[in-house]
Amino acid sequence: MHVSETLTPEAFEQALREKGAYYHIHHPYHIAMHNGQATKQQIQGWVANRFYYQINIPLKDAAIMANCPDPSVRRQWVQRILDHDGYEGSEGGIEAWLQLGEAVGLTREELLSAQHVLPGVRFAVDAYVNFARRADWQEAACSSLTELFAPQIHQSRLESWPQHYPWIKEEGYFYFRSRLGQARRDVEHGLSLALEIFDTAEKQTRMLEILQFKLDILWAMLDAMTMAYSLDRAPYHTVTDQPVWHTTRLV
Ligand SMILES: O=C(O)c1cc(C(=O)O)c2c(n1)C(=O)C(=O)c1cc(C(=O)O)[nH]c1-2
Repeated sequence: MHVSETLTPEAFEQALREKGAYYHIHHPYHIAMHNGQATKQQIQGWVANRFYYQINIPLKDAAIMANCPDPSVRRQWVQRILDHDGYEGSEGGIEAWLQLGEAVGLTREELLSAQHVLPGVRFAVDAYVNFARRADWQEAACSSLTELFAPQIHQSRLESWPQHYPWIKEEGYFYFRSRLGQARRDVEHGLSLALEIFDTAEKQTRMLEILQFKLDILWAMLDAMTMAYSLDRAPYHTVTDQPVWHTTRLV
């Protein structure tokens, strides 16, 4: 989307919110999970692959902080790392996601080893971390704004999954529940930064493009999962049914 004249903060916020039309809540893989049409293998594949996103979020946030010279921003931003990594008295989102893994029948080792992480998912997530390392901190910070749309997606899982997938253990839902409040708080901070920083048509155009880049990452992750778990076309399927792809971080 090209912004030809500088938008008021209200109109710019509206333009950012309209990007919700491309959120991964509309991806067929996500719709199938929501409607109860996903197999156990598809749910497990999603949980195992999304774990790679979860463990990279704190690296991404640390990269933003490393590039940000403003202590007042860092003081607020550091909470995101603590939310995922945990701290004394709070286990954090990564641990909660490992519990989600166990609730859907995956061992902690399976998640931690990254053995199920598909190359396409890995490349998409790595692109997010690498963008945060290289971009201006303001641009990287605001790329988290897909979280504008996240409370709705977490809420929809809490409403639909227990009905459709009674085999998922209740402890698995803690992560989604905890993100409802955390994502709202992150968005409040991210949005106030975005409305302050992107104050020309050119900057606003670029910010909308960055938000689309982030939406593309989330969409591409589900495309990779669709190939592997819905269409039975995992990488190298014409050659072998073994998961021969690389499973360690190289970039
Ligand atoms: O489950 C989801 O659909 C979903 C989406 C997103 C997102 O929109 O990037 C995040 C999360 N969850 C999430 O749990 C999370 O901690 C998170 C952090 C960020 C970010 O960009 O900093 N996005 C998201």
